[in-house]
Formats: sequence, C-alpha cells, structure tokens
Amino acid sequence: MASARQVNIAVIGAGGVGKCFLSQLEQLAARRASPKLVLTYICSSKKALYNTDHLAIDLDNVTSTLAASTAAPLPLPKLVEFLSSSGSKTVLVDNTSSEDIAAAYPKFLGQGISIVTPNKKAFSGSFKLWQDIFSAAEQSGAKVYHESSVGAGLPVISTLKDLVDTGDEVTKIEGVFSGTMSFLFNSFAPTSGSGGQWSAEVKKAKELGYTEPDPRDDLNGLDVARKLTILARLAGLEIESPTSFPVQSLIPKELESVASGDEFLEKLPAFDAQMEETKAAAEKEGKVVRFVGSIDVAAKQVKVGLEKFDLAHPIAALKGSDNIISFYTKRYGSNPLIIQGAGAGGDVTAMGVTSDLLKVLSQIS
Ligand SMILES: NC(=O)C1=CN([C@@H]2O[C@H](COP(=O)(O)OP(=O)(O)OC[C@H]3O[C@@H](n4cnc5c(N)ncnc54)[C@H](OP(=O)(O)O)[C@@H]3O)[C@@H](O)[C@H]2O)C=CC1
Ligand SMILES: N[C@@H](CC=O)C(=O)O
Ligand code: NA
Repeated sequence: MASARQVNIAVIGAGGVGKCFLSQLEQLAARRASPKLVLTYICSSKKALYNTDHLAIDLDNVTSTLAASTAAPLPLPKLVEFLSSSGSKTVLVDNTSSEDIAAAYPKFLGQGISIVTPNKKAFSGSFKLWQDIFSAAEQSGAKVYHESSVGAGLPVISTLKDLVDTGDEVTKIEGVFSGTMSFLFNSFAPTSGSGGQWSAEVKKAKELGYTEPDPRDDLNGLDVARKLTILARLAGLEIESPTSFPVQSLIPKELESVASGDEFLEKLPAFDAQMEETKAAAEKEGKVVRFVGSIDVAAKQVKVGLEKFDLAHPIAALKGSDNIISFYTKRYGSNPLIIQGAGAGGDVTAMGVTSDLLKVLSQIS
C-alpha cells in the first residue's frame, strides 16, 4: 500500500555505474527514515525484477537476484503504465546509454515520474527532444537531473546552471571532458617517461570502466561532442546535435566499419603507429597531445579534437581519468572558474546520480 512518505525507485541498467548506484542506494535507504525509499523495478537489457503490487525489492544482493531472474524487462510504454499506477511518487534512474530509453523520457515525465541519469543521449539528442523533456517536466511537476552526463560526479552541470540562473554571462567553456581520453593521453603521452602502447591503454580504459559500453563512442569524439552539446544548450545555444560542429575522430579509417566494439579492440593494435606519429609530432615541438573541447558562446562555435600543449600547461599535467573544465564568465573575468577531478569511473559517476536523487527527493517528498 502506498504511503505519502514513500518514494518508489525504478532502476534501468545495472552495469558499471548501475551496480555502484545500487550500493549507494542501499546505504541511503538504510540511513534515511523519511521518505522511505522503495525499489519497485530493476532491469538490465534482458532481465527484470518487479511484482505487479509494487512490493519492495530487497536491495541486499539485488544484482545477483536480478541475474537469476527469469522475467524480461517491461516494454517502455508498459513500464510507464506500471510506474505511474503505484500511487506513490516515483523516480526513474536510467543507468544505460540507450537512445530508446532517452527518447521515452517525455512520456515518463509527462506521467509525473521524475528522472535522474548519467545517460547523455536524451540531452544531446535532437533539440526537439530537449524541449519535449523540459516541457513535459514543467507541465507535470516531475523533476529531471543529469549531473553525471558531463564530468561524471563533478559538479559541472549544477555549476553552469548556477552561473546562468544567477545572471552571469558565460562566454567560453573549455577543457578535457572525457575520462577515457584523459586516461589514454596521460598514460600514452605522459609529460615524463615514454608512455604505454595506444591500443593496450584503450583496453585498460575499458577494463577500468571509463569507456562507454562501446569504446568507439569515446574514440570517435562523439562522447565529448555530446557533453559539449549539453553544456552549450545550458549556456543558451540552440545546438541541433553533436554532429552539427567539428569533431575529430581517433578511429582509424580502416576500422570505421567493423561490426562490434570487441572486433575493433582486437584489430586496433595494427594501427598503433598512427597514434605514435601524432605523439612524435608534438614531442618534436616539446609538447604533448591532448583531446580537448571548447564552446565559444558569443561566436556560437563548438569544437572537439586534438591539440598540443606545453608540458607545464594544466591540461598536460592531468593525471588518471581527470577532467578539467574552465568556465569563463563576465563575473569571473580573465581567471576562469575551474573544476577538476575524476571524470569517469563507477563510484564517482554513481555519486552524481545519487546526489541528483537527493535533490529530487528534497523537492517531491
Ligand atoms: N562509466 C563511466 O565512467 C561513466 C558513465 N556514464 C554514463 O553512464 C551510463 C552507464 O554506463 P556504464 O555503467 O559504464 O555502462 P555498462 O555497459 O557497464 O552498463 C550499462 C547497463 O545498461 C543496461 N542496458 C543497456 N541497454 C538497456 C536497455 N535498453 N534496457 C535495459 N537495460 C539496458 C545493460 O544491460 P546488460 O548488462 O544486460 O548489457 C547494463 O546493465 C552510460 O550512459 C554512460 O555514458 C557517465 C559518466 C561516466
Ligand atoms: N566514457 C565517458 C564516461 C563518462 O562520461 C568518459 O570517458 O568520459
Ligand atoms: Na557532472
């Protein structure tokens, strides 16, 4: 039976980020008496756990229980019906990178179901989808938060919204926006020492949980382009899509049409020489190469690609999967507001999702 002080949680996706989120949710539910947080639905791409009476699913060992389930996920229209029939406020947590789920956000929001997600697809899809999402939320009063869609758990989106909402004028946003690309270049082309083999570092980045489910989505520059699309829109630019501005891909031409991410990783070592050449060209100038992005708000220009940096530059000196994002604004003048720290990884990404959930709870319960 639904109680006013209960909020139902539905989770789609229990991979690298999803598992960490579930563990943070378990701790949160144990710590918070009110509202009571009740997991009523969880699914991966093939399996689901739920019952028709919306009874609580035990969070203890939930990923093993899900793996053993014989039930299939509900089709999205049925899931909207199921969640909106519970009689309790509900938050959907989308921990996938699915475009289909992203495209259904207006339906969930329209039925009063709030959404928190690290999935970039909805907010970097067509400008119409962006408008539909926020107008559906405004109409129903449901909330939508996506902090981890840029810079993982780093407070990038909340900071940009605060700058804009308080009337500052954002003129430029630039930096390193990909945990994978940061890790790859920091280890392949370090400021001291010789660095690793490009293809081996790509495999490592995948094993560490930094890459997208398909690492080609990182290497083709689109993951960064999606993040810049989101930030540019929040800064007031009507960017139509992540492919509507220049984006440099690091996928070798010969591998552009391979069938799967696994086949791509298998074939990549044969093309290591291409990246070695890029690295050597920068070294000749006493520099290192890094993958960066920028948004020039006044000129309405967005770009993504490789640039060379002096060894002493803060971008050259990044470590691990760190992102560094600089906001140039009228108030901050020539010294930008800078955010730096891990930009990928399950726990830090889930932290952004869990903190978004807390924001939603403070507004709906
Ligand atoms: N990893 C990171 O550091 C960061 C990730 N993100 C974003 O977080 C999201 C998740 O990333 P990550 O956890 O690394 O990815 P994973 O590939 O590890 O996990 C994805 C999960 O989503 C499930 N899934 C995929 N499609 C569907 C679908 N249509 N219906 C139901 N479940 C589905 C998968 O199911 P199955 O297990 O059956 O395949 C899997 O459980 C992505 O959007 C990513 O961009 C954002 C910031 C940082
Ligand atoms: N694959 C992404 C994950 C976070 O958005 C990255 O490497 O930055
Ligand atoms: Na973030």
